[in-house]
Amino acid sequence: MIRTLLRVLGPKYAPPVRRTIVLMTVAAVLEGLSYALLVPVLRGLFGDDPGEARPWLFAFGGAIAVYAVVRYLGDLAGFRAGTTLLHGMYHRLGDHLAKLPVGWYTSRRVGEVSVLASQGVLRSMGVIAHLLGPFISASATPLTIVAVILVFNRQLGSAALVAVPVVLLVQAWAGRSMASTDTERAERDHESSARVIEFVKAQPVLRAGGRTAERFTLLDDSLRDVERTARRSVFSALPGAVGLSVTVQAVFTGILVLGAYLALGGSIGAAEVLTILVLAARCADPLLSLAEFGGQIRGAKAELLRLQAVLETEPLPEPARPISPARNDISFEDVRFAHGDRQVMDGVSVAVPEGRRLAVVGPSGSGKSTLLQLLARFYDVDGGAVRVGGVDVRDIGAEALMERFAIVFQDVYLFDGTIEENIRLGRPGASEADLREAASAAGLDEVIARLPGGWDANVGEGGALLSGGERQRVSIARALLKDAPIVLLDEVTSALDPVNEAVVHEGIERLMAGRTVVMVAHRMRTVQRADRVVFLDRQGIREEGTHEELLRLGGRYAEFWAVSAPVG
Ligand SMILES: Nc1ncnc2c1ncn2[C@@H]1O[C@H](COP(=O)(O)OP(=O)(O)OP(=O)(O)O)[C@@H](O)[C@H]1O
Repeated sequence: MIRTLLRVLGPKYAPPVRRTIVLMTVAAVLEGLSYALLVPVLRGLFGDDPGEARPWLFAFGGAIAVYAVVRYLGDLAGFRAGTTLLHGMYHRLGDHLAKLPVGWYTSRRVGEVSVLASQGVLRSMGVIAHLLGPFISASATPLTIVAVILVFNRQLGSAALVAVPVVLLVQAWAGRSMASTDTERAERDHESSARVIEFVKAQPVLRAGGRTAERFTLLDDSLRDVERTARRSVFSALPGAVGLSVTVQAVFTGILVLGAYLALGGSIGAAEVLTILVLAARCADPLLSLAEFGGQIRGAKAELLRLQAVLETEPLPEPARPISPARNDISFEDVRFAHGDRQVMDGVSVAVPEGRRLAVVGPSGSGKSTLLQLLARFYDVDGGAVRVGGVDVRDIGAEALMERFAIVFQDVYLFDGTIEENIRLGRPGASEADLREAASAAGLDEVIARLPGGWDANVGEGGALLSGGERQRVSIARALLKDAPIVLLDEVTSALDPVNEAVVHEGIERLMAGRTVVMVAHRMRTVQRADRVVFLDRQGIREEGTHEELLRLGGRYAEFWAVSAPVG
């Protein structure tokens, strides 16, 4: 577990973990040794002169005090190492998630990653802070006690020593029987947590579907699975837990019988027998709890492996020597791309000269959004190439590529902050004047004037406190402020009312001015602003030309507008 942890986080986290392990092991051994002092204490107390026990009592007290200090230092080191690892893991996860291709983030993954980033990270890192100490103590203290018994009485010590591998074997068997259902149980737990998030997020959809009283079947099924696996895991763990408990009790009884036999034979005093029994009893509890710790550690390890799987997901490869394109024209050359089994593009070729506008039109599912996503490298193509200024987007480098694009999507996500903070995301270092100008050009002045708090008004999570049109204006202001040479638009006005649409159109017009533009269009009015139009269907590009040319052609495009009219 620790090795996996350090492999995931890197060797620089090894020293605090090593220090914790050393301190905790020393504390556990000291605890065992301090118990050894009970032998002379009890021997003195039961002997002819109980006063002889006094110095040993002081020694016992001193040893316990030293143990307490080392244990405190060990726990503190564990807590500190746990916190450091926690930060390390959050940073590592955050950095990695920021590098993963945007296309990786399906809604299911978002649920899984949320659960992993909250419960998973805490659980796997909690091992160092909360489990390592008790685990080491439960292993090292009994071993030290066995050594102490061996020193005082070879026969009893040998009996205890023989018991060690037996207990270990039974413990391993108990652990295995619990582990058999651990993985399945953890997976079901994860799935149900992700379903709960989905259930909460899907409330509007469920209500709109009239499912207020009825429960969410997917969540119900998943919770039923959790219950089923929990029951199975209890049953599979039972023989192991009972077996371990019986073995530990049997060992204890064996030592008791042997002690009594030796005492009756006169080869050992009553004080020694009593002490050894106290010591043996002291071993029983930690040994029994070992199985429980094992389960918790296995659970944490499973979380860690899940984290490792995310961290090992390859980001899109970055070029060794990034090339910066000198121009901003765009070309798709014989592009092939599949979403899983679904071939979305097969041999798509289209070019947009610098400063020109291309509109992409087509039925739903024809791959219009995918075209934009391939351009912004949310995914890599399976064949062919997408180029900006003649350079393959794979050779430009993710950050430099994104700097070239201003993207406005239909669904706008705003962060829970002020309007100003949300616009500033476009260019964090922008001057106040540029910020105001972008906001005005996007038609935000009247929105800001209307909102209580103006510029400082909070937009709520996801921009929930703004209307769809207002959110759209913020995203246009963001794009204007970014001032990137290429603009990608995924039909931004189709869900807006006429007043909002007019304002947003005006903002979009300013955004497009003088830039290379690729826009997915659902409305005639949007298409009419393009220099060139491609009509896409599931077979690829069907028609290409200007709006008028394609209408005159009387083909699929003309047919499309005939059924879509009078929109636009
Ligand atoms: N993340 C994904 N995983 C699997 N398949 C996907 C994914 N995204 C899109 N697809 C599939 O790829 C195809 C093209 O999707 P795309 O969103 O590009 O179409 P579109 O033309 O933009 O559609 P619309 O006009 O409805 O937005 C569709 O069949 C869709 O089901």
